[in-house]
Amino acid sequence: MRAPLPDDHLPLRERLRDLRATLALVWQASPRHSLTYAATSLAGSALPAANLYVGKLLLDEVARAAQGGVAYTSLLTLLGAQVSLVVLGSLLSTVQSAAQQLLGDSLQHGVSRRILNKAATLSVENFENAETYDRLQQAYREVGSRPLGVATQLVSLGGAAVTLGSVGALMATLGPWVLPLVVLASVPGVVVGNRFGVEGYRMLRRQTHDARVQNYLGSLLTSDAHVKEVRLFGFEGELLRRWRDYYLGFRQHLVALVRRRAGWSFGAALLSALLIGLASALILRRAAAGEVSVGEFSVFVLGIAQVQSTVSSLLGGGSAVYQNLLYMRNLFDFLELPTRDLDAGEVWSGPIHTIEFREVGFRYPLTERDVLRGVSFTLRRGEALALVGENGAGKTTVVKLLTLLFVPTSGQILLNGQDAARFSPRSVQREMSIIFQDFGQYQLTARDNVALADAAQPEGAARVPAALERAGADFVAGLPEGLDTPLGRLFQGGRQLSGGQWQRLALARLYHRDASVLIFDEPTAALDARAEFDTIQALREQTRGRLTLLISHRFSTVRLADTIVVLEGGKVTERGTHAELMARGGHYAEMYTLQARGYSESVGPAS
Ligand SMILES: Nc1ncnc2c1ncn2[C@@H]1O[C@H](COP(=O)(O)OP(=O)(O)OP(=O)(O)O)[C@@H](O)[C@H]1O
Repeated sequence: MRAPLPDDHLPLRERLRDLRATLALVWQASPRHSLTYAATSLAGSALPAANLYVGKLLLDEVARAAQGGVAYTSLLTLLGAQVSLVVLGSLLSTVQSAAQQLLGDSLQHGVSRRILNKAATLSVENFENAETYDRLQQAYREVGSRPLGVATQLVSLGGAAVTLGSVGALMATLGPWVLPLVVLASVPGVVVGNRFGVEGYRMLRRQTHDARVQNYLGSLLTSDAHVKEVRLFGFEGELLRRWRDYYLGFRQHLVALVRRRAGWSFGAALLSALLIGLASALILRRAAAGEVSVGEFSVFVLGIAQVQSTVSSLLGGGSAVYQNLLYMRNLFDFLELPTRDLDAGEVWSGPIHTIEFREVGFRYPLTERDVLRGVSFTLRRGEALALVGENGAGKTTVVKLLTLLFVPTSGQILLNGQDAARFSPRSVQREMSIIFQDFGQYQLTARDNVALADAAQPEGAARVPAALERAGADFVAGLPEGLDTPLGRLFQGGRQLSGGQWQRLALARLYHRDASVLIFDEPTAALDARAEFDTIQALREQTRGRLTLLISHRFSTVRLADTIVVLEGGKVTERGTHAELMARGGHYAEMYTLQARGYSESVGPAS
């Protein structure tokens, strides 16, 4: 998807700070290549003036030779100087482009590593925030070009200043008005170019939102995830129509912009031609008076193109640095995001025997509503506690808090009677294993999909078959390369699994970690009846000596729990065993009866 463009209204001081930070990034990526690149670029920038000067000397000597009295060797010496300059130019540009390539590579690696390091330390909360997520995506996408762009354009600016200074000094010898006129002639084109560059950029900015919607519509037509529904409901035409409507809107703006730019560019070219014409007329008048040599005239003619391109890169380079800095701000915004140190706090060691939620409340960042209020319950070793409630009641949020991925907004979570906030989340999480509702389908081998749960102990990979057996994932043995079969469609040779098979692998991942707390968030959602039965049996086995939290919409699973806690609108409304809750005749009993009726009633086909 096309990324949102950055805001272009930041104070100059902050831009300069970003510029320093960008150059620091470039320098740290490779001091040697940064230096080589800058030195060869600057040295190369003095060559045009040197070329012009030697060319002028050569032409003047040839003109004098026409009148006799000039030795051939003196012409050859000048030719030698000119050839040497050409060779030096090629050498400098070869070294420069090699240094740029290697610097770009080191920079891309260095910045990508920073981004990934940062992403690895961001809390889950950050990923649930669309703005942070956008920033991460954009920072990662722009990493290859922007920092190097700033550095190379800055060096080019220095180089352009050197070229303009040296070529200008040569042209100044032709008269005081020549250089100002030629410089002035370069300005209109560059000003018009820049103005429309900025307008084009603003136009893209205004269209960002619509362009993302358009891309999204396109992705619905091209992604494998949606093709089945799109074909069945047959809404390809509608999607295409909406996609094209966005295009036509963009096109209208583009046409208006291109027309205006064409008009202004032509005007600028006309003005520039007039000014050059004036400078030429003035110099020709001196030539007519015999005051200008052939060599000097060549400096004027060749110098015009040189000065024009240099002025244009000076002015254009400045705005390119500026624009790249706008993108760099996105990267810095991302790198400056506050992180939660998962290792901060006392290290938890040993098994967890009890987890107590005491009056826990929670509100998602940047939202206005508490999704949990005064939630209290206790989970004990050897016990399975089931959380039930309708969609959006807050069950998954309880899991995020219990696993210390999020911090409660109010209340306390106690582990073995001690405040969980004292302990480093990572050390506590080592005692927990989980299958999430939206569990990962890792496009790696079957073995990796399970062993990742205990990646800190590579020798533990030998336990993978046992975990697979416990999860009933015997289909793995039938895969072409068994445990080493790559899974998923993303890479060549990958085997795609069914939803239920992926879920069994996720269950195996849960079993693979030797944890004292097991959390099952909808563990049977994608499983067939047989698999669900096996899983519930295994779950009962597993829960012995452990703490088990179970979330499920299937009451056949829920009823097996020792305690059932009913959540409604973020509050606990009922708790007890299945029998107690049924006897109470409250919300649980109502939900249970509703589901049981669905199974027992014989509902015949509609006639
Ligand atoms: N990242 C988030 N930012 C803001 N609100 C959120 C976020 N995630 C969930 N919510 C809101 O919090 C409430 C509880 O969501 P939660 O996912 O905990 O419900 P749930 O009981 O697990 O639902 P389900 O049965 O559908 O999985 C919902 O109203 C949801 O809209």
